[in-house]
Amino acid sequence: MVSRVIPVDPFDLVIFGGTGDLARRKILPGLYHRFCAGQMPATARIIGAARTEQDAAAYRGQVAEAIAEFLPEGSWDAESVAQFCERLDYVAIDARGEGGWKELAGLVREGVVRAFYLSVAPSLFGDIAERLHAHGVADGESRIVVEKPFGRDLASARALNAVLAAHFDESQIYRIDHYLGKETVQNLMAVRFGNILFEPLWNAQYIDHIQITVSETVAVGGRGAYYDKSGAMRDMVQNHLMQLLCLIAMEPPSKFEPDAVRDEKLKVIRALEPVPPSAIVRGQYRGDANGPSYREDAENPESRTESFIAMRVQIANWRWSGTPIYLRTGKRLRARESEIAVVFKDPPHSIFGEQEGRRGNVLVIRLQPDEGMHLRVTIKEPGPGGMRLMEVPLDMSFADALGPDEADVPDAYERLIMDVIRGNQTLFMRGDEVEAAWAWTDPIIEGWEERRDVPELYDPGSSGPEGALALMHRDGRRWREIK
Ligand SMILES: NC(=O)C1=CN([C@@H]2O[C@H](COP(=O)(O)OP(=O)(O)OC[C@H]3O[C@@H](n4cnc5c(N)ncnc54)[C@H](OP(=O)(O)O)[C@@H]3O)[C@@H](O)[C@H]2O)C=CC1
Ligand SMILES: O=C1O[C@H](COP(=O)(O)O)[C@@H](O)[C@H](O)[C@H]1O
Repeated sequence: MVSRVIPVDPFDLVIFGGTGDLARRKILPGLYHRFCAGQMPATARIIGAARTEQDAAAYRGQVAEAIAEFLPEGSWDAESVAQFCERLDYVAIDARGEGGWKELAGLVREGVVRAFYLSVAPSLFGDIAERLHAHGVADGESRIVVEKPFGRDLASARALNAVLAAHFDESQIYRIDHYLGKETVQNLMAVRFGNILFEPLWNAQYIDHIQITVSETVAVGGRGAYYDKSGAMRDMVQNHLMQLLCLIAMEPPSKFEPDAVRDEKLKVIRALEPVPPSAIVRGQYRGDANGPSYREDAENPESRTESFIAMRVQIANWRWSGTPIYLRTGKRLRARESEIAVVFKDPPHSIFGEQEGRRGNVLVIRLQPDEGMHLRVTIKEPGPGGMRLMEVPLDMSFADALGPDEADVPDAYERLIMDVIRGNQTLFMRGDEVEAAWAWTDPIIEGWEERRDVPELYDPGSSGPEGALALMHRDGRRWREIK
């Protein structure tokens, strides 16, 4: 099967923070990938901007090095990297100063899509937004892309929204949540709303519960200073897991259009019930022979920040009343695995009696690794042994079903940047969505702070603290195994 690559319109993409970690690791290698795929028109240009004084040639050298460092060997070649780098320019700009803006204004062109990617600390958003307008670099058609974290609570998110809104219309603002760019996450919508099969069963009458797991093997080492002020709740749940929850639980939008989709997601967030402390388990990893403990990584011997969280969430609406959604995410766990498991109820009556081998239907949407879906169904065990039941998976791995080329899906960042150029905001968070997510998150975190809640320790390489298993056990359910 051959991928259809539709070139986007000519563009000038300015990356503020174009020398930083995110730009080097994700944004620029991703753009190179799109260039190789033929999606970038011949006249498209990328302009790096940061304080470091250097010329365009030095920047091109840096970007070529980043591509070689961060893309797997065999997925790039020197000739195409050199061709890609011809598209690059660089301007030295301090977001808080006045130098360099005139030069930037001279570089960006009329008549092409102008996009400004703010891959810098959020404290610089206001300075950059203001100067883009003051120096005539941006106009009413330009697009601005902002990164997470979008605030650390409702008040700071509101302040960031206000800073951006002072200079840009909401239709120009693209708030990135890279989970929305993952192929299987979008497939979730295709499966739910492109098939008649699942939607009639997609409610509390037929679904016992849903599990959303984002399990990581990495520690927080190297990012300890940031992470210790954030924790799993702010770093992962408020944004990525929340987005997954919205897509799995939302009502069918009337169209696959930005506001139609985002309106439905917003309704889910607003319907989330407050979560009592008894429905939350927080954990911190211990140290072992393979690495330091969380507190050592965070360089904070007294830290009460969670590197793991599990929680039971309820949505107060007709579709989901009585169906809990369990969220779980953490660092230094047994495996890197992200999946959504929709666990269906048993049939109302078993004509086979209580047979061994009969288990409920489960639809697993696997985000990473090995993107795909599988549905666990009950069948008759083959052979003459009478009517004995067994469980089998109906598997669809993208790699098997679509062939290796199709399964080599674009990285989330590549896809999202191309959507910015296309002017499609469907996979970006709207300001009110982000605020609603913080409004739900804030009281939970405030409760921990008031109670001086201390996370439970867990072994690295495990599936998290014992308390997380107990949370499920008390509800008569089990987590799916992290393998
Ligand atoms: N790294 C990652 O994986 C992720 C990062 N993010 C977010 O993306 C943003 C960037 O992160 P990251 O790349 O890791 O950060 P880095 O610290 O690696 O890079 C920061 C960049 O901003 C530039 N910069 C700093 N101050 C100024 C200034 N006053 N004016 C102009 N440019 C400036 C730096 O260059 P110079 O010093 O030359 O000015 C550098 O290019 C942050 O908000 C982060 O939270 C979000 C998700 C993942
Ligand atoms: O935003 C973040 O995401 C990563 C996990 O992303 P993935 O695409 O590798 O699943 C997480 O490690 C990081 O702490 C967080 O800031």
